Amino acid sequence: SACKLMAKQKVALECLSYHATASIDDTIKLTQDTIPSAETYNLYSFKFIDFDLSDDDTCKATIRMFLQCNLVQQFQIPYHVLCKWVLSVRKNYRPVKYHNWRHALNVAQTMFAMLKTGKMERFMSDLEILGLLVACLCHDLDHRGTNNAFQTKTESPLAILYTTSTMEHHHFDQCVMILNSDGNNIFQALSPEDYRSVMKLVENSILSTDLAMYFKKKNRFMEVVENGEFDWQSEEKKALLCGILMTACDVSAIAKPWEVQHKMAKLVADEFFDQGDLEKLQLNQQPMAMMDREKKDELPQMQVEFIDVICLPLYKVLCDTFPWIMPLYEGTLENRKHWKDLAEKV
Ligand SMILES: CCCOc1ccc(S(=O)(=O)N2CCN(C)CC2)cc1-c1nc(CC)cc(=O)[nH]1
Ligand SMILES: [Zn+2]
Repeated sequence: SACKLMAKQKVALECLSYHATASIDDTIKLTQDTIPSAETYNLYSFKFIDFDLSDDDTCKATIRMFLQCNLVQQFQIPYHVLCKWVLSVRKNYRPVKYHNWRHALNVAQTMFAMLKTGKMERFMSDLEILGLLVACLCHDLDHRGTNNAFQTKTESPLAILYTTSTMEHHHFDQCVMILNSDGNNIFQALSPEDYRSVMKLVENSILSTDLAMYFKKKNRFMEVVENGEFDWQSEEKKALLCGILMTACDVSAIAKPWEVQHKMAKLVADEFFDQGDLEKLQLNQQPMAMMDREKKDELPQMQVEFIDVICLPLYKVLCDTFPWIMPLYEGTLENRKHWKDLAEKV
């Protein structure tokens, strides 16, 4: 019967999420580990680098960010639940070249630095800070190294489920699946009202990392700034600000010290080229230039365009209102020079 089928599906889903979440052993180990200071991990800096962190360190750095924001105390998050949740989030990132767990950590650390060093926390409630860190850590969950267009072209199950912002809807789905898995609900002590509003903020923030939505959001943000409507506390404006901050963090590799940006851009390119190979082999289609490894010489010029079209306007409009995040604008400008030099050399 239908309800028997539903029950079977529910059991299957629970079994799946059991395997998808962290093991008891890993959780116990992390719960017993000492968590180094924020300074040890350089978490307050816009020049944070994850390369020399072990996988264990990446989890401890994440926990340190929650502790520094006093979120464990404020929202009565049982410590072992936080540990299990962090491990489950890490477990649900695939080992793709760029959109992996370390990208999520870097995005969350930039958000942490923007809130603390960038003084953005003064515009945010504690619940919004919790939601933003969770959204950053979960924003690319289960990424397959291919973009929305590829899901549509290959008629992947995800594209059938979601026709717009396909991957972003899936990332949010994965975030909810982890929270609903046994022992992973870091929001368990929240009031129903707080739970509803933090989940709404996490959903809006994850969905706003779809770069296709970026231009609309940026223009609306500029309008708000130009009209001097600075009451960032209204629901619509707060969602707009969080969305802009998410994109600013998502592309923040562009502002890192040159050696770091150059190495991360290579990871982005390698992931794009892998998709280009799939499009040639699986779809017998000519990929777009940025995904065609035959056109890798055009990469520096593409980075200059990425900086001019997306990154600089975004950081400029943010710095005009929030001057303390100027390091992101300056870092991007510095890297533009390096990419321009490489583009002229070819
Ligand atoms: C490094 C390999 C080339 O990388 C790029 C090439 C072109 C453009 S683009 O702005 O022209 N544009 C973006 C919107 N697409 C729909 C059309 C193409 C962006 C990047 C890029 N993206 C990211 C974000 C994942 C990080 C990064 O470092 N570089
Ligand atoms: Zn991302």
